[in-house]
Amino acid sequence: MGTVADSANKEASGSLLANKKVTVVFVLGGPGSGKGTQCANIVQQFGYTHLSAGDLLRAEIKSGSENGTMIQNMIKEGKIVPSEVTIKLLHRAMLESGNDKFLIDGFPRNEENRAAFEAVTKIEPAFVLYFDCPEEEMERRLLGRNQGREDDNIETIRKRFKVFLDSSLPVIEYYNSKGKVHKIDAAKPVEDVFAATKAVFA
Ligand SMILES: Nc1ncnc2c1ncn2[C@@H]1O[C@H](COP(=O)(O)OP(=O)(O)O)[C@@H](O)[C@H]1O
Ligand SMILES: Nc1ccn([C@@H]2O[C@H](COP(=O)(O)OP(=O)(O)O)[C@@H](O)[C@H]2O)c(=O)n1
Ligand SMILES: [Mg+2]
Repeated sequence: MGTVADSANKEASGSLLANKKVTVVFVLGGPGSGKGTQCANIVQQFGYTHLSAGDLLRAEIKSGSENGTMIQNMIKEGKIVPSEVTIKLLHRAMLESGNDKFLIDGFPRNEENRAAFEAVTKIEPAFVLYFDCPEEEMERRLLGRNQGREDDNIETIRKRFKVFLDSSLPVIEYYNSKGKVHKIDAAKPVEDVFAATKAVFA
């Protein structure tokens, strides 16, 4: 880690993506707002590759990586894993996909995520989808999600809501100030949310 060769490799792979004219859409919204659900729908109709930062982090825990315990502890506490780790996973998944259109779900979740992704990949998102949903509805959905997730308990959910308000909303505001945010009412039924989402891509 940190050798000249490593940083040269990083540069090379970073420009590989940059040179490819990659399209990135960030899919943001609070925990339980329906990011994953809608991404699955978009992928089917618009040929994007869906990359969920949370799914990649959970896969990294399962793989027995040296960062696994740290990631697991942070997810349990609803905290945001250092960008270095998450960006490495995203970057690798982008290169491995062979695609040039990505829905990046649940990332960037804070200012550090945002700035580091831009610095490493040199990629600016084409636009940002923001699934806006009241907390009480998100809480209901998370408690009923039934995916066996260690962070879908009321104590961690409250922490995740606070992290969303304190750290993630400012990122959405940043992109909003650049005119890049499409805000979608995510409190409606899945089909209605998808109709509104589709309209953004069409
Ligand atoms: N529009 C919706 N109305 C009701 N339930 C929804 C809706 N969208 C998603 N869900 C459900 O809510 C839970 C959280 O959705 P998910 O897509 O995993 O959200 P996120 O990735 O934003 O946390 C899942 O159980 C999903 O089936
Ligand atoms: N960019 C990210 C995304 C997720 N995560 C971690 O992964 C957890 C679950 O993220 P997720 O996107 O799968 O959760 P949902 O919003 O889909 O419910 C977060 O609460 C963070 O602990 C992170 O650290 N950094
Ligand atoms: Mg999700």
